[in-house]
Amino acid sequence: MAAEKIQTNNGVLSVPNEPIVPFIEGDGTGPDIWAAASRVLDAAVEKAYGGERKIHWKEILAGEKAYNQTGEWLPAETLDAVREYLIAIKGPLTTPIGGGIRSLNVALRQELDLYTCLRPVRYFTGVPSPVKRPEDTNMVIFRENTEDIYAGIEFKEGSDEVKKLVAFLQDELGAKNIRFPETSGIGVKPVSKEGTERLVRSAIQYALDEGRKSVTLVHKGNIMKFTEGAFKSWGYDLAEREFGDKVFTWAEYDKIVEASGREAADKAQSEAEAAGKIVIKDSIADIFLQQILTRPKEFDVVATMNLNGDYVSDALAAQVGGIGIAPGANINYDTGHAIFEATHGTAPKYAGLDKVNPSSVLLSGDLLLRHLGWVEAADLIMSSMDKTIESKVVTYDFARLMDGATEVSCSGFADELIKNL
Ligand SMILES: NC(=O)C1=CN([C@@H]2O[C@H](COP(=O)(O)OP(=O)(O)OC[C@H]3O[C@@H](n4cnc5c(N)ncnc54)[C@H](OP(=O)(O)O)[C@@H]3O)[C@@H](O)[C@H]2O)C=CC1
Ligand SMILES: O=C(O)CCC(=O)C(=O)O
Ligand SMILES: [Mg+2]
Repeated sequence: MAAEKIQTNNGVLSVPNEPIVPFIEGDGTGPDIWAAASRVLDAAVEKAYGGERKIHWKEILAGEKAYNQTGEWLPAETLDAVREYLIAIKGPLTTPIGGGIRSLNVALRQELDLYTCLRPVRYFTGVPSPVKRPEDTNMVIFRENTEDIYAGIEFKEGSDEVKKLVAFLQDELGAKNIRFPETSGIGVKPVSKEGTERLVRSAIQYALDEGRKSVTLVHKGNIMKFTEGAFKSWGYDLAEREFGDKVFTWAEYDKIVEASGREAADKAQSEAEAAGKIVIKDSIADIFLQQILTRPKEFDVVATMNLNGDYVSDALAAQVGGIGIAPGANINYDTGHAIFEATHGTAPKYAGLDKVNPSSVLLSGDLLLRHLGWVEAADLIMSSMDKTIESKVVTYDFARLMDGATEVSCSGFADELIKNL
């Protein structure tokens, strides 16, 4: 059978038995983790389908490898390939701090309009964790992926752009009470109704499809009223308008409190929950970061803006054993385009040492397989992860926190996973 493209028909993926899936190897530890993870993915597909199905990996370039080979960090052919083949997977790409190129990871999300960054956070039994009951953390982050201060609209201290912006803010927009020393750099934070609605819609739809109990809108809307505050209001409005009979929102709860008191509102929420409705609630970002540690069971699907989502992703990953085991996917649910990638970065100090944990990129591959509907292969990976971790054969990140563990290399961990498939 020949390798074929994945296509989409009226929003439904059409996946051949031998799909072509582009991959970006990534910088730093990228080559190590991709080599290990792709071997496990191939072995799981082979075992699940006995040779009937097979992924044809097609390398596309980005980052240092692209620059060395083509003189460009993100060649147009790479973007075209993802447009053409729909689904891709990538390793991490380096972004220099304080200067140099802007993030290629962010550029990929923006260029392909991959507006949802989906990051599931779940615990594998036996993984060392800094919290007492890591199994209580089971959340899925929906991070808006194209807007916010993270989009990169920034102007450097001392530049003409900053001088013009400050003059505009002071003279035309009345921003008189704020310090603007000459040394100010300025960033701009766009958050739109459309951007919020498509992200929140995807989070609620996911919660419905996956039988989740709640969606929490995480924001700092008390301080940033027209960006983060608007995110909250637009999110509630969308939930009530598009999912009215399937959800119960805290905005509705507040209205019932006003009309009939708290007892009536509590009763309405209990009845909605008993009827299987999804509760749409919100939390201010600072207290949210405390409560995911102290009351993790109260949170399920989490929808938030780009920067909050970035911070929350790494914080939640720590609760279930760290960034070595944190997968993700960047998805446009309207066009069907998706790039799967780990939450972590290039971990440069470990580059080329065959040392780090390949699980984040492997579990991103697990998400990819589920996205294709290849659930049997994905389930094999999950059971092998459980078995391997239970046997305490792990990479350095877990071994340093586990009593009686056998530390193996990145590739050694892949060997062990393949053995346990
Ligand atoms: N999507 C992407 O491509 C991303 C790219 N980046 C980029 O990566 C670069 C480095 O960023 P940095 O802030 O250091 O964050 P990293 O996530 O790369 O690494 C931070 C630390 O996390 C741990 N870690 C990372 N990956 C693994 C793994 N696979 N297994 C086990 N532990 C792991 C290591 O901890 P320890 O030291 O404790 O062993 C490592 O030192 C930057 O250029 C950044 O911009 C960052 C995030 C995402
Ligand atoms: O693009 C980068 O370098 C960092 C991205 C990041 O931290 C993330 O998406 O979680
Ligand atoms: Mg991050």
